[in-house]
Amino acid sequence: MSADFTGQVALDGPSGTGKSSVARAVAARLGAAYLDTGAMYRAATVAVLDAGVDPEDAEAVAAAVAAAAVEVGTAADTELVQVDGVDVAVRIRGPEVTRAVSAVSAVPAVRRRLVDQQRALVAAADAVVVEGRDIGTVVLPDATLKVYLTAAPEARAQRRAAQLGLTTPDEIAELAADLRRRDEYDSSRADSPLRPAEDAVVVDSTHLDREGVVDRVVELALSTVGVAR
Ligand SMILES: Nc1ncnc2c1ncn2[C@@H]1O[C@H](COP(=O)(O)OP(=O)(O)O)[C@@H](O)[C@H]1O
Ligand SMILES: Nc1ccn([C@H]2C[C@H](O)[C@@H](COP(=O)(O)OP(=O)(O)O)O2)c(=O)n1
Repeated sequence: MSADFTGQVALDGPSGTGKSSVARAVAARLGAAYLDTGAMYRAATVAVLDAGVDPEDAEAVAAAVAAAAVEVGTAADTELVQVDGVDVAVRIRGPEVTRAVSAVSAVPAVRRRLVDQQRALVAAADAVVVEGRDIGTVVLPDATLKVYLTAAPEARAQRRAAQLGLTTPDEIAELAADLRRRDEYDSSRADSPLRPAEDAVVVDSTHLDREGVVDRVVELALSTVGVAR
């Protein structure tokens, strides 16, 4: 049975490749915990915006995040995201947070704080699926399985547009431009840039449906059962 998996699945990749939906479903299939590290950077961004701080002012950003309690849940079937005890699960997906999150997540002090928290949450679970940008490269370099999810930029923009209910060509073009801007920002930052770990399995989801990707990652995870690392 799939509940035999123990260890960590690191799932990284750019926006709109299907990380969140795939990671949640894989965690459910494996009976594992689930950690959305992007939700933590988004919650930290809420703290920055609420403190009235410019997201490009690294020092002020670090201070605002240090002063806030960011909390996320690790259950695959519920979403708990709080800042100072307030539920921000809906707000973190809004455009204001999406615009500012790359700048906030580029600040090294913010990353150190959240990475410490991520490692503590992972250590508390026998089996866990963790999704983000630097899980295989920085957060969990010894993860049991590392998967790097990719997809063609057009497919990613279409998926995100459908998810947000955007339909006009202008809206879709704006969204595609935002994805490109965030890819560029996340891949070129000095601290923990987005890139595949050397030992990651690259899965291209352009021509796979969500279930196809989930099947592939579950199969890879189960192939590690009983294999010493
Ligand atoms: N393989 C796939 N094919 C088509 N749509 C997908 C696929 N994987 C995920 N999606 C859909 O694309 C959207 C973005 O997926 P999401 O998991 O939020 O991506 P990410 O976390 O990488 O940004 C969601 O609406 C999701 O249901
Ligand atoms: N481990 C991580 C996870 C996310 N980030 C940053 C980079 C991303 O632009 C933002 C938001 O991540 P999130 O996974 O929520 O973004 P998408 O849902 O893919 O659009 O956070 C990061 O720097 N490191």
